[in-house]
Amino acid sequence: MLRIAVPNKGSLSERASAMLKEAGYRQRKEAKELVTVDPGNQVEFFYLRPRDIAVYVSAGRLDLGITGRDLLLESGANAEEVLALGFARSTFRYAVKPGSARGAADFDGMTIATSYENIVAKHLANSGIQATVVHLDGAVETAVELGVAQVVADVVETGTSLRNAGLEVVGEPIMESEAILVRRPGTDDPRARPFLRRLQGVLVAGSYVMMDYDCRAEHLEAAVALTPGLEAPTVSPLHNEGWVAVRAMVPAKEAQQIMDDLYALGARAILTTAIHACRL
Ligand SMILES: Nc1ncnc2c1ncn2[C@@H]1O[C@H](COP(=O)(O)OP(=O)(O)OP(=O)(O)O)[C@@H](O)[C@H]1O
Ligand SMILES: O=P(O)(O)OC[C@H]1O[C@H](OP(=O)(O)OP(=O)(O)O)[C@H](O)[C@@H]1O
Ligand SMILES: [Mg+2]
Repeated sequence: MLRIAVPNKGSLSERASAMLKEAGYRQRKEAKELVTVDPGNQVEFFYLRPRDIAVYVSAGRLDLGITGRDLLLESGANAEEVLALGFARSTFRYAVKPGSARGAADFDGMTIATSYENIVAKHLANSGIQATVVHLDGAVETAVELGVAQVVADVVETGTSLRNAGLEVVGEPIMESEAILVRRPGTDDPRARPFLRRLQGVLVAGSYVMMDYDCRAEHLEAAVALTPGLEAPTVSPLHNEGWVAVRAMVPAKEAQQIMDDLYALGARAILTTAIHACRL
């Protein structure tokens, strides 16, 4: 049976389980369950702390795991990213009281509070900066107000937590993160392939829509240039002489603009429909 680690709490947990459900896997019914077996799909899900997941996977105890790219780097575990999952996107950044530093180059001699001390230590070493790193478990933004540090290094999504703490980001982002699927480097277990294809299917279903329209045959090439599809669009004759029906997948974000452009070309009956699931 394939053994997969899923975050048991925090920002990754709900979205990870929702994605797995969408991919047709059984998920735990209540938050206290530590393990769930999905016998139909021959998969066993282990609910673990997101920070520990790369460690379990690198130790070979579990085949795959969902974690954050930043957590993988922080763990130092020997695991590799197989697939970016597109949720829990964030940047990892330094922040200070406005005016107290312009960037990492000013941090010499300062104290930096963070829950990601390995990422910060590495970044400081690479930048040749001598600063002290203090580990805090969470709510690190408050460390400056309470005098534990002059700088924080933390996950930033909307920036609300920093604003509420009266801090501003300085310097370039240290890294960009999102939820990822990890495995032991170089392993390509055939039992894991259907799982990977299902998750890829969920990602594609969420980011593409199906577009159908009718257009005059003489406009077909221009219309196909707007909707090339993933391989090529399906073109079928219409009962009306000189007209064709076209069907292609298009990126959901661009759908409205493409519909306007097709309309301007003379296409009509332009429809988009959601894709519920797919295998490419
Ligand atoms: N506000 C956020 N937006 C997007 N991703 C986030 C956010 N906060 C944390 N993350 C991501 O979640 C992962 C950290 O998960 P973890 O459960 O350890 O911490 P958490 O979400 O802060 O939860 P908790 O504070 O309950 O420990 C990291 O990959 C991090 O980038
Ligand atoms: O930029 P924002 O949208 O405000 O999101 C970023 C905040 O979210 C997370 O905190 P969380 O709520 O998990 O609390 P924590 O600091 O205790 O981990 C993270 O650690 C930041 O503090
Ligand atoms: Mg947190």
